Order: sequence, then structure tokens, then C-alpha cells
Amino acid sequence: MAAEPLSNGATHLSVPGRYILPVHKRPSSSVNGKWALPVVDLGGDDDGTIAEEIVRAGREFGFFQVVNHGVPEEVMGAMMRAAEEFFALPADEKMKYYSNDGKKLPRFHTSLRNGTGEEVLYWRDCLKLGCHLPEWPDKPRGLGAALEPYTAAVRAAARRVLRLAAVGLGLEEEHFEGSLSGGGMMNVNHYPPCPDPRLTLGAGPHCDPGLVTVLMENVGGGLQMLLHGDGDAGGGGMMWVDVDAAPGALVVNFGHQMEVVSNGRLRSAEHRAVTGARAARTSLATFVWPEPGCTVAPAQELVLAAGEGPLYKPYSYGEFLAVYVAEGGVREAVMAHLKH
Ligand SMILES: O=C(O)CCC(=O)C(=O)O
Ligand SMILES: [Fe+2]
Repeated sequence: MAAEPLSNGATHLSVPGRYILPVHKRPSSSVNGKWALPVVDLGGDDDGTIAEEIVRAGREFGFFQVVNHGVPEEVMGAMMRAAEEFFALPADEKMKYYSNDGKKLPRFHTSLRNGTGEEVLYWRDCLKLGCHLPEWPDKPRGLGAALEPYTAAVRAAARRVLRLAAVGLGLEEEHFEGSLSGGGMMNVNHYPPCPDPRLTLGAGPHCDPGLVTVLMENVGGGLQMLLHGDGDAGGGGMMWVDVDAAPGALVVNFGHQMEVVSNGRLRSAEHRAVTGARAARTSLATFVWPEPGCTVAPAQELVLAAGEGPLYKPYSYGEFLAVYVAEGGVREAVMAHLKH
């Protein structure tokens, strides 16, 4: 049965049964710890040091925050306001874009697939946007005007991160340029207040499909990542920790393609979104990923340098996306298709 988007007006005094997770998947059954999300200052003038910091954070966590990222505050603000306004539109305006077709942009949906083939629904509505006309809705009116400068500035910041990551890995600075990073889109996620956040998730555990994701949120608190205890910060085992960024900072995480191209040196971090009882939270995830026909494979230089052999087989990004969607983004299931 198709699910009604949460932002379409119904007020929920308790969590409807279709959203209640089985006990072992609830966020309350996991440990939340305090940790500090590494800060990378993209405005620094010593690129060698910044590159090292990116690779260190990427190796240990796959997550960091960037400051002096070059996305103007007013551009971020205008984009967030337009995103919030979309979810406040009357239901019939939003439902013009409601679809299960994963290839359609713009596309409005709820949970992962509007309930189709989903045992439990996630407490989230989502607007998927492309970066080119006509891949966004005509309402709210300011959306297109906000999206273009925001996307351009965020993609420029992502490009700087990718160039620095390449340097830090010992690759040519341009390794990720061209068709390897020529594609992408945006998830505008909206999580209305939930009557009982202990029973639900806004987004289930997943790794992002692309190379790098840049995230902006209107209210802190919601994004969590799986921290592996094998790094400096952990004491063994794994735990879910809150990913909190400073005001004005952007959160950056690596996706599956970065783990593959770096032959496992950089981590594509598993993350999820928990829900909150009070404020509605909106987050914008801008994904930078390969063009569909692009062949993705571990960088030869890394494979040869370590004499370790490639950990992953070459594939086309279009093929990968089909696998990713079929596996619901679940890390180990997706990785099993890619490994040698
Ligand atoms: O809302 C968030 O913080 C996370 C969203 C997310 O993981 C995604 O859109 O891929
Ligand atoms: Fe994600």
C-alpha cells in the first residue's frame, strides 16, 4: 500500500504501527557515545597538511566537517529556506512529484520507496533534485534561484576535497576529475517531529553510493555514524555516535566509490538518521558521483604501490547503482558485489 508522506498534514499523537521498528533495529538498542568530528579547514594555505588531515579522517572515520569551505552563508540560508518551504506546501503541490520511479527528477517520496516492498517505514519524506533544469519543482518560487548557486558552490568545495584527497593518497591531483565525479544529485530530507523517537529511524544504516557527500542541516542532532573501535578513538567494537558539526560548517563523508578507488584506504562510513520529538529537521545531502557509463576501479598506483592487488573488481557506475538500489544501500550486501 502506498504510504502517505508525513509532511502532508496528518498529526500523529503516537507512532503508527507501520513505522515501528523491530526491537533489534531500534536506535535505543545501540550505544551512543561522545566523540569529536574532525575539523578540516579548507581555507588554509598549506595544501599538504590539509590533504593529510583529510586522508587521516577518511581512513579512520570516513566523516569530517569542513570550515572555510567557500559556500557563502547567505547561499546556504537561501537554499535551506527554499527546502523548508517545499515541505510546507499543500499536499497536492508536493504530490505532483510523488513517484516510485528512481530515475525521475525531481521526485518526492516518503521513507525509501513510498512503502513499496518495505516492511517498516522510515520517518522521513524526501525530495530528490538534479542540478540542471528542469530537475526541480516550480514551487516554492525561489527554489531554482537558490539551488543553482548552492549546488555550484558545494560542488566546488567537494572538488577541492577530492583534489586534496587525491594528493593525500599519493595520486595525481586530477585523479577524481572528469567522468569519475561528473554526476550527482541531491536528497532534501525532511524529518517531522516524531511522537516516540525510540521506536523509529529517519534513515536506516547505509553508506552513500558516490565518491563524496556534502551535508547541510537546519537543526543539529539526527545524523549518526558507526564508529569502528579499531581506530585511535575507539576501544574495540562498534558504536553509533552523533555527528555534530559546528554552526556554518558542512559535514563531508565518503561513499562506496571512494572506498573502491582508494583500494580500501578511505572508509565509506555507515550512517543513519534518528528522529527527534520536538523540531522538524531538514537536511540536504549533495552527492558527487561518477557518470553512469564511467568505469570505476581501484587506482592502479595504489594497487601497485602496496603490491596488495586490487580489493575490488572494475564495474560501470550505472551497474553499481542498480545493485545499490536492489540492496537498499546496506553496506555489507553492496560490498559483497564489488569485492574480488
Ligand atoms: O539526514 C541526514 O543527516 C542523513 C541523510 C542521508 O544519509 C542521506 O540522504 O543519504
Ligand atoms: Fe546518507
